[in-house]
Amino acid sequence: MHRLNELYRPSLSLLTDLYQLTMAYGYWKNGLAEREAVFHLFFRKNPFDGGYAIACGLQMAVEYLEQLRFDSQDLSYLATLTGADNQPLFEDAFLDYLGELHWTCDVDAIPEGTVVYPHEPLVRVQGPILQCQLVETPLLNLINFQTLVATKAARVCSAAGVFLPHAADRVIEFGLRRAQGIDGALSASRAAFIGGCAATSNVMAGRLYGIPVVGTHAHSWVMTFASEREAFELYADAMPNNCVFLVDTYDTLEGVRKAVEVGHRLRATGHEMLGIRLDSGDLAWLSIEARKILDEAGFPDASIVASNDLDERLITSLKRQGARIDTWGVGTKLATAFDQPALGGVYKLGAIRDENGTWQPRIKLSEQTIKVSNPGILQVRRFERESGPVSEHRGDMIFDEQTKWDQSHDVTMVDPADHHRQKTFAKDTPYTDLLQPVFRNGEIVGESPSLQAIRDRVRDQLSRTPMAVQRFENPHEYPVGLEQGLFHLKADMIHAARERT
Ligand SMILES: Nc1ncnc2c1ncn2[C@@H]1O[C@H](COP(=O)(O)OP(=O)(O)OP(=O)(O)O)[C@@H](O)[C@H]1O
Ligand SMILES: O=P(O)(O)OC[C@H]1O[C@H](OP(=O)(O)OP(=O)(O)O)[C@H](O)[C@@H]1O
Ligand SMILES: O=C(O)c1cccnc1
Repeated sequence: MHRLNELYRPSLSLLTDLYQLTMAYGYWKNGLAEREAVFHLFFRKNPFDGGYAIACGLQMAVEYLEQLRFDSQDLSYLATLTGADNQPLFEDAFLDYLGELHWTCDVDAIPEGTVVYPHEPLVRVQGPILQCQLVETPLLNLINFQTLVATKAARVCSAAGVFLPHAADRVIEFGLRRAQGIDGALSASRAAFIGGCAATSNVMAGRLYGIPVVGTHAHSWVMTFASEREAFELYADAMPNNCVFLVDTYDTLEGVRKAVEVGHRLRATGHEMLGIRLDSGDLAWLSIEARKILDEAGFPDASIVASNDLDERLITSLKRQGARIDTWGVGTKLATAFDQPALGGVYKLGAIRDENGTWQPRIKLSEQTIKVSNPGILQVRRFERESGPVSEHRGDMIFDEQTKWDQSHDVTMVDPADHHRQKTFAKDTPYTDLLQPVFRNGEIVGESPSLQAIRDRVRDQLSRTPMAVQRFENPHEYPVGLEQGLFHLKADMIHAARERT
């Protein structure tokens, strides 16, 4: 059973916009259902005014596509839908066709955990146009949100220094109570773990995805008892192996002293106090003072957890102020991607075969040149440069896999927003082609990576991404261009399309 289905119902096939089904019906009615097409899923702008994004959500998309079937309940529901004349929207023969339908497309995708940039196809779907079109909405639903949250998590974790060698800090995701509904929370926990968080407070996410779960206690626990001291003692008696005391219910530094007293008592029974949590007040000053109290009392290993509307900017500021926090509890701003609640990923037709079987590239025009989609069957080539122990990413070139340029020569890419900006890579520059096969004829190819492997990939990718691209303020724009031939094809197509209109 897939994890996605485990939460909901056996078939997720109705999880789409009705217009995908109206188009599917149109293709079927016109005998075009099986016409081969290629679509690309990409976004146009990095989230959070940042310089990069982290691809995320593919595994769920794979699970969704693999199970794509309309069961009898789905079909019965679709049979009830009517048009303006009160007649059924879909004729029975079409519903029979849907009942027989299963996924037969090829899918290539950039692996989860890869650093990605605007206009790069994260997912490419090739196959019968009816199927390609039907999955637009669920693919966007699954990939937009997780890519957004994984990016947010990577930013929060880099602010906390999680990706530094020998890092001691951890970020814990506390978002469930403020997340956008059940799946918003679960997807956010998964994406946050991929983006670098060490654990989640969401127990269901722990069970479904194998993410480590952690928990301290709330103010209500302290408020239940006559004194803070009694509250800590009873908690320690009940759970001697999980003692992180929330110290800010009354007077924070007094709370730390009470925690120390109970910590000594705990130690006498053979257990160690794990740490304290700060949840209000000046977190920089309080953490510095709390650290002194803990160290002087013989608890140098006790952790200082902080929470309270934290995000990457606040964490950066607290670090600059010398805060002695080592565990950052981040909820609302992470799980809701607070400062940008959606990634504007889109899914566009790149090419379609004509009656003779020849691929015809397609574009979608826009007033803004940068919004014009890229034609063809696209791949992304990431060029690298040796730089110390790792090779650094130097630039990404989007190209049409069908274009055969002379690979024994240097290759030039052109910035689609400004054709004067060009970059040439020598013919022997090392590169990786980012899109990798995921489905062939509807069958999964290769193994899906573990969540841990995806998480490791984020760390590795960020170590290869120029720091100037990763900074929060005015990040450097990472070079992404179109292979020269593709650039010219696109320019010609725009010209021809504008002539036609
Ligand atoms: N040293 C600091 N520098 C910058 N921001 C801080 C610092 N310490 C705390 N903050 C942040 O300031 C915001 C307000 O915190 P503060 O505890 O004053 O108010 P609060 O959230 O209303 O407290 P409470 O949780 O008791 O209601 C929070 O987002 C907190 O993380
Ligand atoms: O601040 P976040 O990043 O969302 O992290 C989760 C928050 O949830 C809890 O308190 P809650 O907000 O429920 O109550 P409080 O503000 O009164 O502490 C916890 O103490 C954190 O402050
Ligand atoms: O375990 C915690 O400290 C926790 C969990 C959820 C939200 N805030 C805090």
